[in-house]
Amino acid sequence: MGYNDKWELFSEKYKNLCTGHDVIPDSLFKEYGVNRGLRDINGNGVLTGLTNISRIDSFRMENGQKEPCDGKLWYRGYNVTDLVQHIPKDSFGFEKIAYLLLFGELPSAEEAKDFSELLAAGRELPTNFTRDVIMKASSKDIMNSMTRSILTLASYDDNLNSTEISNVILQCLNLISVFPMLAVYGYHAYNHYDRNESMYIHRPDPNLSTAENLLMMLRPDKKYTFLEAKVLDVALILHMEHGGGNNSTFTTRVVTSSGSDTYSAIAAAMSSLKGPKHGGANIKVMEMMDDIRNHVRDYSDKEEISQYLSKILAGEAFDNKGLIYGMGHAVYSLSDPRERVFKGFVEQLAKAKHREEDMLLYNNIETLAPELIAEKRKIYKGVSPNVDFYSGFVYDMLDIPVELYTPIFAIARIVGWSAHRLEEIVGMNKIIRPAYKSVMQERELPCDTL
Ligand SMILES: CC(=O)SCCNC(=O)CCNC(=O)[C@H](O)C(C)(C)COP(=O)(O)OP(=O)(O)OC[C@H]1O[C@@H](n2cnc3c(N)ncnc32)[C@H](O)[C@@H]1OP(=O)(O)O
Ligand SMILES: O=C([O-])CC(=O)C(=O)O
Repeated sequence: MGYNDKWELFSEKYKNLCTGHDVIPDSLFKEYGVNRGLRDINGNGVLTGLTNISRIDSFRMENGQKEPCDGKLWYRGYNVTDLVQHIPKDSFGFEKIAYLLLFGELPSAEEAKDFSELLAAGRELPTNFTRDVIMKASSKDIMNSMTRSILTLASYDDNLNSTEISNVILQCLNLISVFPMLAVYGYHAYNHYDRNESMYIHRPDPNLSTAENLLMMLRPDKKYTFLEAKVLDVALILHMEHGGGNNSTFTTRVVTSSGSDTYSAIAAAMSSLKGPKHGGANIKVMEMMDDIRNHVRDYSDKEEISQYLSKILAGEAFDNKGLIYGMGHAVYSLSDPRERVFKGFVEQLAKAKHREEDMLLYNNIETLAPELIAEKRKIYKGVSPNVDFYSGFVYDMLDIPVELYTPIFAIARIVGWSAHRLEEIVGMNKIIRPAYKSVMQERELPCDTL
């Protein structure tokens, strides 16, 4: 028997021992009033902090009762839908909204110019970093490749462990600047070494916005249209921030509260974001849509689509997990405002790229899936498409490879993580340390067994 077979046999055998000891009956959660996933029976998160950075509305009070309502998202007091609509049609907003989230105020024209120039100047990696770090042990998993790069960048920082606010601002701005390079170059390395394709490394252009640089560095001919960059800019703005409780931001706050450094906090957040129930959902949506296309013949046949979605929900199709990806949210009830804003741009892009057939399929799933999920699951607050239902479709229309979908989320969300790291350091000064009720039984130590 080979070494690998032995490992497999061992893990198979011990799987049962693990599950035997690690399953805790539902009744004990009830008995001790423990909220699984830090959420109550209605899905509301346990209150664990206060924040000034953003707010999510998903319910409103009506005659003393909490009623589900259309979702609203606020960045530093401004409605995100308004922010997106007020960005001049001929320019980009990511940099200005990053300034708003980090420092709490919208920048003046001069501050916005200075800030964009600062980010542009920061788009530089240490000498030979691309060759010595990014290209070594390339991976299809660009989130992992980026995380490795982030942790390696720490070795180049003489002030690594200082949590002095000005130092943390510097570290965060530097990471925000280089994230697009870590992602795109990580993809090029994978594309070359693992897929045998040509490799090209384009340097960022200081005169371009984050969204434009991303597309320019990704494409062999460096070309993109204004509409493509504009839609990507909107996608970035919509993914930048989502309160303190989302899994990756909470991770940032937990790691920050222990006094750890910026690179470690951001690397931990990356590890959280890639999960398929969080930022990794955008990849899952695309894989699921490909699977649906392979099994549904007529995209206008609601009955046929419904039947296949029911199979996915029953765990009998796609990845057998029983989830329709891109649907549902821990906080939103009737709608996710980001999905609504995004949809307008998606429709424009689908027309420009002649993808109306696909748009029809998305539209039908968007209506059918919430009804089916509500029928099959215990949903207390309603279920609706989330921001990532359309993001993969948009990135596909922009010819962005699927491996970069979650990294694009990270390129945006690092701004929110940074704002929360700063808020945690400035205002909290207390290590986050919740309690676990132990249900372990004490045992007599048998003689002569150790
Ligand atoms: C940027 C983002 O992170 S947005 C979220 C991206 N994630 C996805 O799209 C993955 C698919 N969606 C999901 O897995 C979930 O909706 C989550 C993880 C986002 C939220 O989950 P929860 O907070 O548990 O949602 P909620 O309390 O409304 O769920 C109630 C029940 O409906 C189920 N449910 C919720 N969404 C879905 C879905 N899309 N497909 C199938 N079942 C679902 C839940 O699993 C839960 O069932 P359970 O009690 O048997 O476990
Ligand atoms: O808030 C959440 O739990 C998930 C989410 O939508 C986000 O992080 O953008």
